Amino acid sequence: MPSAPLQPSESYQYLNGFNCYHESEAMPDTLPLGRNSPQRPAHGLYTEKLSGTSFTAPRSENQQTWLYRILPSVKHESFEPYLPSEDVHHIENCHMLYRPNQLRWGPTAIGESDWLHSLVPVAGAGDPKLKSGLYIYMYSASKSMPETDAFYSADGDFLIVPQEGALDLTTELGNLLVRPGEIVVVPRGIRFRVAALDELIRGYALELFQGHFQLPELGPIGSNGLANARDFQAPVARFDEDHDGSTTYQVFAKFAGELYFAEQDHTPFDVVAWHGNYYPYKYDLSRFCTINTVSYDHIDPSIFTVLTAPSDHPGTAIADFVVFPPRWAVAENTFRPPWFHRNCMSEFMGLIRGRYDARKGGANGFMPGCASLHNVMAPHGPDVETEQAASWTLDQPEKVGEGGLAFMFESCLMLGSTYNADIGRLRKEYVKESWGGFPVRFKRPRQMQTHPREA
Ligand SMILES: O=C(O)Cc1cc(O)ccc1O
Ligand SMILES: [Fe+2]
Repeated sequence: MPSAPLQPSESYQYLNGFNCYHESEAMPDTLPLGRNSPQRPAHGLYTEKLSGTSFTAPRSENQQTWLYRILPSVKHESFEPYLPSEDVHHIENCHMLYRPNQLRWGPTAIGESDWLHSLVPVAGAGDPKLKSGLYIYMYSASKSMPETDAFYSADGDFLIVPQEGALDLTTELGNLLVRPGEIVVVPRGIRFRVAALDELIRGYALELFQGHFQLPELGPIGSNGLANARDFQAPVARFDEDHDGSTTYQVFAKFAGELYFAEQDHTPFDVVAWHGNYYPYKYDLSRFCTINTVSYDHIDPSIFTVLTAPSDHPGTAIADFVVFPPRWAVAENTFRPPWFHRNCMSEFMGLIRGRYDARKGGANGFMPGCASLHNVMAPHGPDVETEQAASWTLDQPEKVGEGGLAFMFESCLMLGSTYNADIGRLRKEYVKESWGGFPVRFKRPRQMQTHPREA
C-alpha cells in the first residue's frame, strides 16, 4: 500500500507532476508577469537563469528555470581544489578496475562524516568531461552537512536512494524530505545541502553525466501505470536571509571529477521565487503501480522501470532505475524468480529493506545496504536455495517480496568498480556460495541411455 501522504509542514510542501512547468514564490508578487527578466525585478531581487539543456534543445527536451534571488550566485571567491587530509574514501577516488566477475559488497561502515564526505565511488563508466556515462556511489554518514555548506555537481544529475535514515535536503528551489523507500533527483548545477534526520544515514547514489531521467514509455500498457507522473514532487520556493557578510559559506563543486570549494559571504539558498521545469524532485517508491504477468513466464525486469536515462539508441539506456516492489506472483507452470541470465547490459543492485526474492539473506547474503554488480555478460540468477525452493513451490498465488525493496541501476555501459569499495566489504565467496552448489540433474531417457554415436 502507498504510505500515507506526508502532513505538509511549512518546510515541506510540494508541487506535483513530472517534468511540469511549475512556478513558486515564497513571497507574494515576486514572479514577474508576462516577462522573465524585467528591468527591476520585484523586491530588489536579481534574476538568474539556470539552463538544464542547451538553449536549442527541442521543446520536448528543453529544461530551464528562472530564479529570483537576493544575490546572484556569481558573487563568490574563486574555487580552489578541495583536498581533505585523511579521507581515503573520497568522492574523487574513482580509479576503476574492470572485472568480468560477479561482485557483491557488504554495507558501508558507519562513518562519522556528513553525506558529501561519505560518498564512496563504487562503480561507473564514462567521463564527465565528455558528458557521457555515470558513476554509482554509496554513502553512510552520521552528521548533517554544516549549515554553511552547499554542494553542486557540474558533472551530472544525482539520483539518491536512501537505504537507512531520512534526509532533509535544502536546495536552491526549496526543501525536500526524503525517507528510505523514497528517491530524490537533484539535477546538475542545483546547489543543495543534506541534513541527517536520523543518527545514521546510508544509501546509494547515481550521478548521470548525460541527459536527464525521464519516465519510460508505456507502450501497450496505456496511459497510466508504473511510476505515475503526478506522484513526483518538486519543492516550493523557500529562502534563507543571511547577507550581512558575517558568516562564511562554502560551496563545494564537483567539476570534471574533482572536488572544489569556494567561499562566499552570504547564503546560497536565497531564491525567493522560481519558475521553470528544471528542478529537484522526489518520488515515493510505494506509489509504483506494478505491472506483471497474469498468465505465465517471468517478465523482463524492464517492467519495473521507474526512470530511464536513454542513450542515443532507442530502447538502450545509459541508466535505468528499476525497483522490485512487493507484488502478487500468479504465473502458472512458471519458474517464478529471475531466470539465469547473461546480459549485454550491466546490472548494479542494491537492497533498501527486507529480502530480494532471488538471493538468500544471512550474514553473507544479500542484506539491506549490500550491493552487487553483474557486469556485461557476467552470468547470474537465483542462488541454489532459491532455485530449489522455486522449482518445487506450489503453483498458487503468492505475495513476493513482502516487506522488501530491492532496486537495480541497469546500464548499457561496461561498468568499472573501485578498489576503495572493496576494502573490507568485497564478499570473496559470493559466487561459490551462491551458485557453486548446483547439482547435475540431467538424466537421459532410458531408451536413449547409450548415445547413437557411442553404440
Ligand atoms: O536478479 C537479478 O540479478 C536481476 C534480474 C531481475 C529479473 O526480474 C530478471 C533478470 C534479472 O537478472
Ligand atoms: Fe539480469
